[in-house]
Amino acid sequence: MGNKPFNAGSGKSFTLRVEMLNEETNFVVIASAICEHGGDVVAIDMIQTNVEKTIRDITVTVQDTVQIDRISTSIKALAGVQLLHISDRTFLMHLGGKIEMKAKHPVQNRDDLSRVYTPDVARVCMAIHDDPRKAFTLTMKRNTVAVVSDGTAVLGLGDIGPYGAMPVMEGKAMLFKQFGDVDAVPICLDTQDTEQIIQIVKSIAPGFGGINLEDISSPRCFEIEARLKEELDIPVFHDDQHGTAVVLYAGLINALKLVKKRIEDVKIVVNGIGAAGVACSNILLKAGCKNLIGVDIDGAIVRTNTYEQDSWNQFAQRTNPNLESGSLADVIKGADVFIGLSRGGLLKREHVLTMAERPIVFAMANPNPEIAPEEAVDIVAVLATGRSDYPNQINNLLCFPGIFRGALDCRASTINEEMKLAAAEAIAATITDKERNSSYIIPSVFNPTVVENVRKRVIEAALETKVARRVPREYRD
Ligand SMILES: NC(=O)c1ccc[n+]([C@@H]2O[C@H](COP(=O)([O-])OP(=O)(O)OC[C@H]3O[C@@H](n4cnc5c(N)ncnc54)[C@H](O)[C@@H]3O)[C@@H](O)[C@H]2O)c1
Ligand SMILES: O=C(O)C[C@H](O)C(=O)O
Ligand SMILES: [Mg+2]
Repeated sequence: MGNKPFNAGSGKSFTLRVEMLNEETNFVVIASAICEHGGDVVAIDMIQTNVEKTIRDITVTVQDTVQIDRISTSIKALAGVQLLHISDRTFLMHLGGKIEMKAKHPVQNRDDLSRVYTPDVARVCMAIHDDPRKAFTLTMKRNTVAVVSDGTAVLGLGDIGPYGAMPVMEGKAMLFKQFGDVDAVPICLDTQDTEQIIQIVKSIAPGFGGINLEDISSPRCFEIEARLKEELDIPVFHDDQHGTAVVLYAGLINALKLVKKRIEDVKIVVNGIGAAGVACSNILLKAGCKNLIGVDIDGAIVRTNTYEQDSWNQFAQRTNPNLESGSLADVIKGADVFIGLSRGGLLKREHVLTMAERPIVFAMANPNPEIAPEEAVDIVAVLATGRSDYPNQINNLLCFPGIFRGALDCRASTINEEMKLAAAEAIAATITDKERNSSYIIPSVFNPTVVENVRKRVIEAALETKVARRVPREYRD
């Protein structure tokens, strides 16, 4: 990436409704006040005008919300100008929620009513009762996934509870639909009890073709997923673990090609051995990494210690062959790859300076990465974050729509390791040798071929491993 300018974040967008007395002031005065405090005017809409006054909506982007406070104070102080209100466009997009349910057929008369509802619906109910597999053809189960969270590990914000988690789960449902044409229902549970969560998900499963667990903190997420996988006959996929692992591995395949290093030879430090950290480490070990060191809140995880969290004891057995101990600052020395799945701001520029030559930094904590790209871009070979407003977005969005699309299309009973590896390879292969560069190691989520490539590879892997319960038409002889 060298010294090339790094594309800064896209900023936050606000719309200011401003009334101006035409005789006393003009638009240039307002535009200057905005620019002076670092705002960019991106749109101007005339709302109302007459000889006396003009009302305009001025849409402004800023990098930091402090700037909008300064802009508003400065506009309020101008003679002949009134700031009528400010709307935050992100909040506007959330008004009343982001998704809704839609009927597939209108119900216009008694005849329609008797078919979609009682009495005729009873025949459909009995057909399913006689053969439960028909739930896949005669109900929304075929195309519907539950996005289930308890709000305990929402992005990198931590335990913000089920109400706070809802905008993320609605967002996931929105993206499932847009990218994979999967109908997804956000379900936020007001309990953190492992057993209760398992029982609730089992109880709602009849209506769903898959369960996407989201933002459930570790170590509870491991047991919840393992038990549900065992006890349900539909795919159960903890997105923060496996979706992240799939996309991370895809990105690393391409980043390592760029720096001409092999996964077998590199030292990888993973910061944050929670849900995502464990799963990402597992996929990298499976892919051949021999020297992977995990770091969590008390420093490097090493098998000479015993941990309260059993997931860390198991992790320690598979990692850190040279028994390196100490803090992140200690073990990052000489590392070729840093993977952050912890919290914002934990990686410092001084740490990166001690890494091996041509280091790769994947700072994937959301919404704030372990290191701000601006702080490290000039000293790394490849830098990626989980965010959509920087290049190289390593985000599970590249995986979950396609992997579930494939799983639903072949009615898979589970999403197994082979299907995950196939998904990772499909994502990595979307970028050709010619296209690959330090700002392009992973395709955009808007790349129209990604979901289809992932879907196909996932179906093929499901058919090969015999977990598909339906052969999609395109695969029938
Ligand atoms: N980019 C992506 O696609 C993606 C996907 C999943 C998770 N994430 C991000 O990864 C982070 C972790 O998510 P998760 O679901 O695994 O949560 P989690 O709660 O299961 O794990 C977080 C881990 O970070 C550890 N941690 C906290 N402070 C630390 C510190 N100072 N040093 C080292 N470790 C520390 C915690 O102890 C915990 O083990 C979040 O920021 C989340 O947004 C990103
Ligand atoms: O939600 C995201 O953007 C990615 C991921 O699932 C996370 O928890 O951070
Ligand atoms: Mg998540």
